This record gives sequence, C-alpha cells and structure tokens, in this order.
Amino acid sequence: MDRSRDEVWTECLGIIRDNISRQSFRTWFEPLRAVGLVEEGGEVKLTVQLPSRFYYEWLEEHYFGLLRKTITKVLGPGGRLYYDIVIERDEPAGAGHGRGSSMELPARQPANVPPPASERPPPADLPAGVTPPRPPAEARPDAGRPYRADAGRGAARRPAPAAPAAAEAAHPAHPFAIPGVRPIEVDPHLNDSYTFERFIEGDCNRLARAAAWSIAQAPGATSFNPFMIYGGVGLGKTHLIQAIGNYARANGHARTVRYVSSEMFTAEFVQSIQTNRINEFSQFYRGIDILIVDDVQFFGGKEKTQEEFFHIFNELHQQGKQIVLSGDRPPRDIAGIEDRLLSRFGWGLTADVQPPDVETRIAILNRRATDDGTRVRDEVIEYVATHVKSNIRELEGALIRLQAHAALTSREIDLDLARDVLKDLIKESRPQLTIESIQSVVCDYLAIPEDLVRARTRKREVVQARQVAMYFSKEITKHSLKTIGLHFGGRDHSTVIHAVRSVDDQIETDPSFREMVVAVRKKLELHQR
Ligand SMILES: Nc1ncnc2c1ncn2[C@@H]1O[C@H](COP(=O)(O)OP(=O)(O)OP(=O)(O)O)[C@@H](O)[C@H]1O
Repeated sequence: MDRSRDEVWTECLGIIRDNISRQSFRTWFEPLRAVGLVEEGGEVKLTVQLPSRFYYEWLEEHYFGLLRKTITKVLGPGGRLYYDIVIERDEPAGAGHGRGSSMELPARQPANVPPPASERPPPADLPAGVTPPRPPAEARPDAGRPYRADAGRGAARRPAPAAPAAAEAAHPAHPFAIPGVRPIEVDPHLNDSYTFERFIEGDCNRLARAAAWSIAQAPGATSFNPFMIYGGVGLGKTHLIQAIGNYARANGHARTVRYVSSEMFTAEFVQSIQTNRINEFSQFYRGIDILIVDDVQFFGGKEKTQEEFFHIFNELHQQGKQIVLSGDRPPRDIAGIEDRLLSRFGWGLTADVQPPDVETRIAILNRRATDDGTRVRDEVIEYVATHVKSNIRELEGALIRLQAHAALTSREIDLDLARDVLKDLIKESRPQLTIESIQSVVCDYLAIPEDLVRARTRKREVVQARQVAMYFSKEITKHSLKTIGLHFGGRDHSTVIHAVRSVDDQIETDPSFREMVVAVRKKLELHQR
C-alpha cells in the first residue's frame, strides 16, 4: 500500500465534498478521521472513526450510496469501509466499553444497498461481545408506548400513578407550592406553538433537528443525553428544545417536563435559599423526566447555582432522565462554568444551528404565512427572504410587520408594500455596533459617565469600564487597535492590547468580573438585534 490512510481519506473527502452541500459536508464528514488502512485477502480496508452511533446511523441512511461509490473509486473494487465508533458513556450493558473506547463495526458490504437503518437486522458480522447500534427510537419496541417512570434505564421504581395517594407521590411538587397539601401538576413552561411540525428543516439545523426528534421519541433512552444545541441569536434553539418537550408530553413519552432558562433557574434557586426551601427546590428538579435548560451560558460565574445544577444533573442522568440544554456557543467556549459541569454538557451530543440559507428562509416564511392564514405572493416572500438574512426572529418580525400594515391600511401584501414597510429594516437588518455605542452600553451597565472612558482619569472603576469597552470594541468592530485607541481619548494601540489581556485574565480568575462581562455581552447583543 503506497498511500497512507490520511491520504486515502483526504481523497475520499475531496469526492464527497464535490457531491454534497457545504453544510452537510461540515456536519457529517469533517469530524471524521481515518484510523486504519490495511490490505488483507484481496481487500483494502479503510477504517474511519465516527464520533457517535448517531453518525453511523445517519451515514448509513443518507450517504451509503455515495460512500460506496467513493470507496470503490479511490480503493478499487476490493475497497471496504469500516467504522470505528466512539462509544458514549453509559452505553447499555453488553457494549462493555467506557467513554472514549471504541469498537470495530464493519460497514455493510458494498453489494447490498441497505434498507433504512430502522428496518435492518443488526449486522451479523459484529465481533463477539459487541452490541450493535441501537435502532432509531421509532423502531424500538418500547417506542410510542406510554411513558413509565420505572421503565427507563436505571430509573428508580416509582408507584404507578393510579390511586390518588400514588398520584400525589408521582408528582414532584412545585418548588413554591406548599408540600403535602395537594398534588400539583408541574407546569412545563412550554410554548405550544414550538412543535416539530412548525419547525422547518434545512442544512442549517439538520443534525440538531434529527437528534431532537430521536430524543422526543425516547427521552433518556438514546445516547444523546444530555443533548445540547448551540448557535447564534434567533436561530431556533428554544423552538427545537421545546419541541422535544411538547412532543414527548403529547405522546406520553414523559410525564413531567420542565423548560427553564438558566436565569429563571438561578432566580428560583436564590428564592429557595431566601425562603429556606432548598430541599424542596432540589427535590422538585430531581423528579423531572425531561429537564430543558435554555441559555446555559448564563450559569457563568454563578458558582452556587452551578453546584446545585451539577447535583441535579447527576441525579437525573443516573436515573436515565433526559437533559436538554441550549447555549450561544459550544460548551468548551463558555466562560465561568466549572470544568466538571462543562465536561458533562458534552457527554451526549452537541449540535449547532447555523443561519438558514435562502431556501430555508423562504420555506419558513411560506409556512408562517400559511399558519397565519395570510396569502403572500411568492415575489414578496423571496424579497423578504433575500434581504433579511441574519436570524429567523427578524425574518418572522418582517412578515408580521407586513401583515399588520396590510390589515391596518386594507392593502394587499405586494412588493411595493414590502419595499415601503421594510425599508428601514432591510437597510440595516443588523446594525453594526460602533465604538461609541459599545462605550455607551458598557458605561450604562457599570454606571460610569461615558465621557470618563475617554478622559485621563485612572480611577479604578473608570479603568475597568474603559478596558471592558476596549475589549468589546476589539471583539465586535473591525477597527484596528490604533483606531480603537484613538476613540478612547487618543490612547495608543499598546493600551488596547493591555486592556484586552487584562480583561481576558480577569475573566479567567474572577467570577464576579466574568459575570459582569457576560451580562454586558448580552446587552450588546440586544443592541445588534
Ligand atoms: N427552523 C425554523 N422553522 C420555523 N420557525 C423557526 C425556525 N427556527 C426558528 N424559528 C422561529 O424563530 C423564532 C426565534 O427562534 P428561537 O427563539 O427558538 O431562537 P433562539 O435560537 O432560541 O434565540 P435566542 O438565542 O435569542 O434565545 C421563533 O419564533 C421560532 O419559532
């Protein structure tokens, strides 16, 4: 064999890249690594490592034909592709591996185009003692059956909720209810309209949507636990994580679902401390079947809350309950959260959502208009979709504005109306923050008169505000260090470098400082919407 495994795989990737969208390539093929290449009995076996079973199922289901052709082209008719799957933690007994170990899982022979993964028997050629990947949830015999608290993997047995007394025991009390007085239904805090039916799938969210769908069929029983979605503002994270809860509740796959933002969780926790009810708070969250926590980055710097969440997380995970999280960035980039918690966020599956392409934007607008019972011409939909690009919330906002104007003025929604009504939005669909606006947001948050950050003063709190404003100016604007310095009373570029380093250092070492930076960042993002 004259070529190395990496060379062979790079050649394969080149062919695959030319045959699928950029987004799909990034999602499904970029994370894969070649880990072996051997020639044996007239066959050339290339082994590729997959990050999870989910990848295996997805590749087999969607890219089998392409992979077969590619391997034959690169390695000839004797070419075979083998998968090496990294086993997630807590695999069912039988797999016998911990996190990070792997198993050899031969891909199906190229001659057979396999039926969908859900209809296939387990591959017969697995090495002894290796458990085949679980079929997708919809194919499992338990899928679709009413949820039972004691049916899950490792779940503690609980009384069946038939008799009133049992029902009371089965309902975790609301943290702020009077315990023992009456059973209280857990309010899931879900928005009914955040469903899978209303969620438009595109390259931008395919992995996240597919994983969310699997989880909703069998919460706690897939290897995607926890499941974390991350991505920018208004890209559908909340919609998707709530869709899991809505679907699981509607189909009897979970009895108690709780959606909570990390800020709300923190507020409830603080309140429970103030009212001496930490135990109730903790019991309540430990009894939830699907816990959905939005915007986990706001746990940053809140050490006590993190600790409480850590214990709740562990308990739920051990009981086989489902945990679903969202954040504005991947776990490794979240500041101010303890490593032990961050590493848990990455235990299951993390999937990102990206800004939608124009086709997906058109589909979202069409769907939204149909749901609202409004007729909007194709040319108007296309006009809005091509001009409003940055996020889906803005896209929906544009449509709502059009609908409102048309209703108030009894006009039809046509291109003229769209141009007229949306001209300000379209001109500056994402206002760029200037150095001055950053100074203003930072000073407003820290209660410092704005002109002081440009003045000569070295008072401690002014220096802090100045450094934070410099830090964000460097991060957000495209200005050079020199220009940034000039906007801060004519300081030179080395002062800006020093400010950025100093802020970075303090983020690392000072939790309350870190919390302040996170809060300022959120304010700045609001100004960009
Ligand atoms: N793929 C989609 N199909 C249909 N509607 C969508 C889609 N993605 C987002 N939306 C809609 O866009 C709006 C914003 O979505 P959502 O609140 O879920 O975004 P987010 O990523 O959680 O934003 P933030 O980070 O600001 O909380 C919602 O009304 C949601 O229903």
